[in-house]
Amino acid sequence: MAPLPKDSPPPPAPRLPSNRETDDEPKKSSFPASWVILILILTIGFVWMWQASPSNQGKRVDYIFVWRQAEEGKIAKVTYHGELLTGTWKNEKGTVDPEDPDKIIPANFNTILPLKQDDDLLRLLREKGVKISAEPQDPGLGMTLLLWLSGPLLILGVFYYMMRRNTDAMGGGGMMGNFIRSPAKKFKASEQMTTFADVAAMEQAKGELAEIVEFLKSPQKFQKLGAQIPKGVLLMGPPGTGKTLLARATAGEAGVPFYSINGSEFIQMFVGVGASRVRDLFRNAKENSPCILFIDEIDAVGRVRGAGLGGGHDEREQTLNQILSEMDGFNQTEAVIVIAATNRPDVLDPALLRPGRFDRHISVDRSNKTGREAILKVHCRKVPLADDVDLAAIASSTIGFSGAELKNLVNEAALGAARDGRDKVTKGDFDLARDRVLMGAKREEVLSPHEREMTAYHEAGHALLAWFQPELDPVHKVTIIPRGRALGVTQLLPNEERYNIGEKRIHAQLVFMLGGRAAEKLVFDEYSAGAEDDLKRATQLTRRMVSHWGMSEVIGPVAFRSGEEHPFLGKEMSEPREHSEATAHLIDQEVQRILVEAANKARQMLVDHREALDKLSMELVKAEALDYDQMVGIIGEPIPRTEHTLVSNA
Ligand SMILES: Nc1ncnc2c1ncn2[C@@H]1O[C@H](COP(=O)(O)OP(=O)(O)OP(=O)(O)O)[C@@H](O)[C@H]1O
Ligand SMILES: [Zn+2]
Repeated sequence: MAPLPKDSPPPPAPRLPSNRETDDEPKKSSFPASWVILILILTIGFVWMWQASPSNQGKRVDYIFVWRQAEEGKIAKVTYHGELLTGTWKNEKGTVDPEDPDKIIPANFNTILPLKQDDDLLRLLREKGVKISAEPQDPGLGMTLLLWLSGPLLILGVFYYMMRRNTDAMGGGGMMGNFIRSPAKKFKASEQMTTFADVAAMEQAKGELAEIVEFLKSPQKFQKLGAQIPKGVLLMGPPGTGKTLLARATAGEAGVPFYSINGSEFIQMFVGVGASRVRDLFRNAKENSPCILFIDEIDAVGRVRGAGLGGGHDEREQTLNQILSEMDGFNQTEAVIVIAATNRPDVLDPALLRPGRFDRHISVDRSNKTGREAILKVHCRKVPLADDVDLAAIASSTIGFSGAELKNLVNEAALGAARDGRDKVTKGDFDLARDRVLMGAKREEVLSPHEREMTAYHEAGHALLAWFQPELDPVHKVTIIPRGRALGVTQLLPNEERYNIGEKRIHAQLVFMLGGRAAEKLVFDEYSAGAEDDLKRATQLTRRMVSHWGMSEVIGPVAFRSGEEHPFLGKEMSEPREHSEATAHLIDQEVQRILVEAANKARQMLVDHREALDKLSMELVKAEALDYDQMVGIIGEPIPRTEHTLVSNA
């Protein structure tokens, strides 16, 4: 077992066992002197404010009475405060109350103005030569209170912050218990509907989790034999591949509660809250064992400690240390399995992956064709499909789609059918949905004729360079209908799964990517800003060729670490570059050289096929979208493909 990290906080002190997610019984708390002072300040402030308020100046009298007194010339001066009027009688001793002649209304009065007669009264007062002034409206009770509260609340906030700094190690709690209580959402076993049947494909992952299901079903059986059951399981894989689903299904299969929290929820405004949330979360889980505790996006807290940036990360590290020590602290009787998910296993602190922590690793990847078909089937269970829908064919045309994207596809298709008022989802719905998922929603935008032509040439440039480079996948569709962020899209159709990319194909890919702007320059003698995305992606690809894949003779077979975006601080690099300035310069030069070469080749190929380019662009302006067959009709058969590779749109 790994030693405790040296700066991990002391173990939590025993606390009242009331901190459950389900029964929120109020906690006992001492009433510190600071609270008394605070309440005192508030009360005094409020009373003062209340007295200072214009509605408390003088006696409240009837509006009609004020009117009559004005007519009789008994008013000395008035002040308007919005709908409230305050004033003084001429007679300093006050004026006689008409309803009760024995009473005197003292010198100051106030009244509420009925909106309509307001102007009449003003005129009357002017006629009688009453001194009139106006003051800002009485902010009203609510506003007054708020103003008054904001100051003390601020003080309280600072106060609390400092308090947390000092007392965190003692277990937090107190009046602020709710605040630091972990926000883990609990799903009770009975409400738990997800099971492995809801998880399509991923047989291997399910198999590995089956053991955990067995353990959670009857922990005693395993504990009796002293068998080592993993405490932590790490699910690794790209977004949307069903990690959360899998974790939830594991709980469902075992029939145990499922607690889930997102790693980023640990990182809070206040110092120490993260660590104390972790404590709460684990205690809660232990009290309800057997159960599953799921931490999504654990990389938010679980990054390598001390990675760059110096001091600012104490909070995150403290949280991480707390997770580590909690996991070490499980004892034999506590059947809590912690499942964590990440799509960046490479950045995790090695301490998390040590034996006794997240030592079981399950990788969850995008599915192959069979898997995608199975996922589609799961999501089509409740969707009425027309006879022409062939899920196997849809699966073949959705290479690289994650489970979440497939779910989205089915949903978009169903929405499409519903919009048209049909009661069955057709193949056409799926085709449209696929375009939508791949290329974004159509935008209702009107391009000027020139913009249309330029976009058409841009896309035709892309399409032709795919057409005439056999290394690339066949063209599926080219459109100049604005979608998502793009004005047009050229979509290639990979018809074979890809696991690796060869160098030649990448060069062809670069030529294809740069084809759009090459066509613009060739035809209009200028570049448009629409090629930004193409350039960005081409540059990224080239940079990886040079600095990660060893595809540059000049740089040689070296993979460099090249800093990456920091999840919290945006653009800042979390890891320093590993190579010298000179090497960086060399890499830049190589990237540039490769891109320039690709751009030149793109231009040359378009010059060679200028006739086809013009034809295709003209047709595209007319039709807005062309598919493979239509393109064959316009420019003839493409060069036969060699091997098929990249999934790409440009
Ligand atoms: N294998 C699958 N079978 C059925 N549905 C799936 C599968 N994979 C993903 N899905 C669907 O995709 C949705 C999103 O998946 P989930 O949230 O589990 O992904 P994730 O890997 O946790 O993503 P993230 O990394 O973004 O949190 C799920 O609600 C589920 O409906
Ligand atoms: Zn482009």
